[in-house]
Amino acid sequence: MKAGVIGAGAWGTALAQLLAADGQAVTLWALETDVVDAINGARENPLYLPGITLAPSIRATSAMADLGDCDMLLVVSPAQHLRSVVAQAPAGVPLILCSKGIEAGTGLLMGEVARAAQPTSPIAVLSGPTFAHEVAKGLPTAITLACDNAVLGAQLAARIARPAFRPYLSDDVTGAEIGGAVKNVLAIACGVADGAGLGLNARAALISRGFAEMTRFGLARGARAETLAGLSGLGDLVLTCSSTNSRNFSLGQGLGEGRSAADLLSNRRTVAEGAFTAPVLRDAARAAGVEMPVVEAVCALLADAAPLGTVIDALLARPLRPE
Ligand SMILES: NC(=O)C1=CN([C@@H]2O[C@H](COP(=O)(O)OP(=O)(O)OC[C@H]3O[C@@H](n4cnc5c(N)ncnc54)[C@H](O)[C@@H]3O)[C@@H](O)[C@H]2O)C=CC1
Ligand SMILES: O=C(CO)COP(=O)(O)O
Repeated sequence: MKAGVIGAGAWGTALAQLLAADGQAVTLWALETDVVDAINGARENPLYLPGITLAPSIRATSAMADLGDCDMLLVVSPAQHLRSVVAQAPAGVPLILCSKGIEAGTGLLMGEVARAAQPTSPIAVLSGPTFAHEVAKGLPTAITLACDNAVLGAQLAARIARPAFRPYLSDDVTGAEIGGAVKNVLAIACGVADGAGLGLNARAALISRGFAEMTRFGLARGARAETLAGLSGLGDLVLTCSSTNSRNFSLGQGLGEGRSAADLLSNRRTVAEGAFTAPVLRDAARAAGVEMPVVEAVCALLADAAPLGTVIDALLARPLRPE
C-alpha cells in the first residue's frame, strides 16, 4: 500500500509528512522541479513549508506516472487547478480531495469537478481546522473525512488516522465541501475587521452571522446542518477567523488597513482561496435566492469596488431582523 499526494504546497507537504512519519512510503507530486529537488535532496520544502525536516520515506516527483502504484491519492492543489491535476492523475484510484474552494466559471464544488475530470475514481473529501505547520509538527488535530460510500470511507479513515490526527467520518460530502469553501471568504471578512481596528465584538458578530450565511447556503445546496456545525464548517471557521496564520485572514487584514486588493493579490506565491471563491459563491447564492451580506461585502472589497468605510456602514445599516 502506497499513498500518493498531488500538490506540494504547505498542506500537501504536511499531509505527506503525516503519512510518512512512521516510515510508510509516500509519493509526493510537485509542480515545481526545484521543490522536487529540495525535498529529495535537502529533505525540506523551503518554498511552501520551511523549517520542517521531511521524512526519508517521502519521494517527490514531477511525473504523474510515478503515482501509478498508489492505492489512494490525496489531491491538494489550489481549488482552481484541481480539474487539471485530477485529469492527469491515474484513473480508478480513490481520490481524497483536500482543496477548499468552488471552481470559477462553472460554480462546481470540488467533488463535482473531480467526477467530471476522472469519472471512474471514487471520491472522498478531507476538510477541517488544520493549519499545515501544526499537522507537520505532529500537533493534535481532528478533521472530517466525508465519503458517500461508508465502506470506502472507513478504509480511508483507517489509512490516514494517526495517534494525533483523528478523522471523523461523514457521508455528507456536499456539507464538508461547502464548509471549507465558505469559511475562507468569512476569514477575509474577519481579517478586515482586525485590520480596520473594529474590535473583537465585530469579529464574533462576523463569525456568528457568517456561520448563518454558510448554513443558509449549505442547506440550499443539500448539505446537512450538523455537518456545517462540525469540524469542516464551524470548526474551521473559528480557526481561520482567529489567526494571522491564515492566509485568508491576513489578506483581509491588508484590506482592512486600506491596501487595495489588486496590490495584495499581485505576485503572491501562496494561495488565499477565499479571493477566488468569493465572487463564485456570491453568484451561486444570488442564483439560489440565498442572502449572504458578509460575502457580498467581501466581494466589494476584493473588487476594489467601494471604500472600506462605505462597505462597513452598509453592513451595519441593514434592516433589523430576527436572529
Ligand atoms: N495551508 C493550509 O494550512 C491548508 C490548506 N488547505 C487547502 O489546500 C489547498 C492547497 O493549499 P496549500 O497547500 O496551502 O498551497 P500553498 O499556498 O502552500 O502553495 C500553492 C500551491 O499551488 C500550486 N500551484 C500553483 N500553480 C499551479 C498550477 N498551475 N497547477 C497546479 N498547482 C499549482 C503550487 O505548486 C503549490 O503547491 C488549498 O485549497 C487550501 O485551501 C487545506 C487545509 C489546510
Ligand atoms: O484551511 C486552513 C486551515 O484549516 C488554512 O487556512 P488559510 O488558507 O486561510 O491559511
